[in-house]
Amino acid sequence: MSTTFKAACIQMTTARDMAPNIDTIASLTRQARSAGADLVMTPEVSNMIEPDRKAQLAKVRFEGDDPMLAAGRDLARETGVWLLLGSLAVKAEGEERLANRSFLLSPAGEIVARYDKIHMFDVDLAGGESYRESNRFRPGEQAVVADLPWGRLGMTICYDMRFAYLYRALAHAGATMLSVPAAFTVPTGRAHWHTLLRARAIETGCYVFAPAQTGEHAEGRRTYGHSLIISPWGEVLADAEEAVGFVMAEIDPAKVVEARRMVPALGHDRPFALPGQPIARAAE
Ligand SMILES: O=C(O)CNC(=O)[C@H](CS)NC(=O)CCC(=O)C(=O)O
Repeated sequence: MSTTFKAACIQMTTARDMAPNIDTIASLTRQARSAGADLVMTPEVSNMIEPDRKAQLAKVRFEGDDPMLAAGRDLARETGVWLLLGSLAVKAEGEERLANRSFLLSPAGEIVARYDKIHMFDVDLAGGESYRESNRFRPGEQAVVADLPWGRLGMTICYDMRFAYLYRALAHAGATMLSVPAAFTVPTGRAHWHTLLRARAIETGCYVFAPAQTGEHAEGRRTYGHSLIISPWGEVLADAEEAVGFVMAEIDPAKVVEARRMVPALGHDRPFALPGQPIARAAE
């Protein structure tokens, strides 16, 4: 009854200037489409990873002027593919800080959904790596689901994956697939990446698509790679390891129904009280 389709995750090493990054997504999207992909997804901040704040502010555009968004719309139309630009760093109206924004593009090249990353990576890692994402980016406040021909996509970005209740809320809002484009650090990737993403798939009974940045970027910043496609039962269907390229898997919406029938936990939310507090309803 349900139709299967092919989803591809592009894995890339985004450079500080946009032009080579556009070439990379164009070439890999065409390759993935030729290999049969119906939905192609790119990592977080596909358009630029620019460590220098001033340099980044000089390069970023409002979305209407962003060259990668324009190229992505042409590419979706040219190849007839659904294209998720996992995120672009873009200027935000009426704000000094940027938006870390995911765009879902239809095969007609239309922008059908946008999502601004909600959770900001403000973290000091043991190895001396330090990030203050909220200095540059304004956090979003709106959760987003978007309808694809094969089901409903819950759109998230990277560090969001650590906030399980967001994913549960998206699943309760009808999501059957979750996108988690990322630019993960190497130490946190080694320790947490596969486990967290498999957990999000298992607890929601959703497919998880996680296209990732990989390798060494400007000024020695390194990202973990391992773009993943995970089934609603928690099986890793594809892992891109560390190479630039893409991975692809066949997606069967019936597997969502099957996983949720085996373990119907998504329908078993219960209200509860914390000590000394009134009873609260976590989800409907
Ligand atoms: O900086 C940019 O240009 C765009 N933003 C990112 O790359 C963000 C913030 S630094 N990276 C993450 O959220 C990694 C999360 C992570 O690694 C974890 O949760 O362990």
